[in-house]
Amino acid sequence: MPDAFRPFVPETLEVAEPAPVVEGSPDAVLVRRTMSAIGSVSDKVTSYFYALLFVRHPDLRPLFPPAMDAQRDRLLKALLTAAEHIDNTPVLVGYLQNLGRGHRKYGTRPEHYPAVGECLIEALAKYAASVWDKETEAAWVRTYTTISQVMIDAAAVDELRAPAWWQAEIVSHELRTQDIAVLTVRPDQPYPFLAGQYASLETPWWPRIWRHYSFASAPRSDGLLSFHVKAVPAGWVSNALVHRAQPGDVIRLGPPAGSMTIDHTRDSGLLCLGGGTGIAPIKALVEDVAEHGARRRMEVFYGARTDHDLYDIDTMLRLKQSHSWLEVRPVVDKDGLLQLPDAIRTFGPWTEYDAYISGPVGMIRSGVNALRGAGIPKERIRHDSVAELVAAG
Ligand SMILES: NC(=O)C1=CN([C@@H]2O[C@H](COP(=O)(O)OP(=O)(O)OC[C@H]3O[C@@H](n4cnc5c(N)ncnc54)[C@H](O)[C@@H]3O)[C@@H](O)[C@H]2O)C=CC1
Repeated sequence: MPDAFRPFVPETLEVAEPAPVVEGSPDAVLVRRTMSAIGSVSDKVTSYFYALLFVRHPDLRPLFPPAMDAQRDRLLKALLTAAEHIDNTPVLVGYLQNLGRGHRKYGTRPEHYPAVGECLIEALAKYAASVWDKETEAAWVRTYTTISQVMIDAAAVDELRAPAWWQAEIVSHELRTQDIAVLTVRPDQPYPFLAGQYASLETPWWPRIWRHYSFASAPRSDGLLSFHVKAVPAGWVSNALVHRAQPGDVIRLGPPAGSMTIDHTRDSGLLCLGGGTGIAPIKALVEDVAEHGARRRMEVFYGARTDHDLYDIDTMLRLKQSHSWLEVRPVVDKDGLLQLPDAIRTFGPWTEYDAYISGPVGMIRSGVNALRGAGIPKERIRHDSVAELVAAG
């Protein structure tokens, strides 16, 4: 469909904005009633679920990180979010297929799913006792069976065409500021992806802890991949990548994911907002447009707290010099009075543009508001899932 933006299927369902479904199938109603009942004790459900799982199935313990506190409830949260959206089939199927493919890198096998389902349902029965009955249990069994089957099938299809993970050797490590590094890695086998996507990444120093990083370049003929990493407080993986990693170290990569990609069948202008290291996928998108040879108007707003934090401005200005269709506007915060999304209001009109936003979660949220205020409809604004970014810390 050349003239329409392909429907945006988020990689992760937005927990903050559940589908506005009040009614639904009988199973969905029972599932949602359970979810409301556990609302205030969800931490207890999580602890009990993992305790059951690891006591009954100790062989599953090595699939999870040694320290479970940081992301212990990611699996459970994903399952519960999926269950809550069980009636929203098109979005749910895309989400679950991605989840199933993404779980291959943890070593998840089809036979693990019943074990997880049994502990999930037992934990729910305990903490939603006030609303739990035979029908509710049957609804959860059906819902979980549907969810797990989509994940298992997607993993099986993926197994035929791609490895569960890739090893990648760091070939260059460049410290751009005290806490931002640009890393280039060489995967051990071809790594197909699209500009604007991201990968999950595991370092040798924090086994089984995976974090998402956007590719900072479009696919290259030499097969190398690059990432921009900022060391954030208490960020184990990011600190290791910035302050410890060196050329020669080997990391692991999960499969590419994300739908912040360009539809090259369209010819509308592209408005891009990149905040901090969020400029990385925007740079990849610029390279992607350059390679496709189409002279689409592209306007990049690159935001940072200070001049010094515009760590990739030289690259962006070089790209601007080489491409007449590209405009790059650095936006430095003015004592908190002007932030990146505000800057687009001075320019425009933007109604005919497709928009891309990448950066801190607060910036994505206010960026979406600013873009919608500038007349760009929601379905033409792309960004990675806020829920996923929050989970990634
Ligand atoms: N695909 C994506 O969406 C990507 C997201 N990121 C995320 O981007 C973030 C980058 O962090 P830093 O470099 O420390 O960014 P930062 O905190 O230095 O902020 C960068 C820019 O965003 C603006 N900003 C920050 N919070 C805002 C808010 N609440 N409302 C409006 N504008 C706001 C700032 O004014 C600044 O211009 C990380 O959290 C990283 O996870 C990084 C790469 C890709």
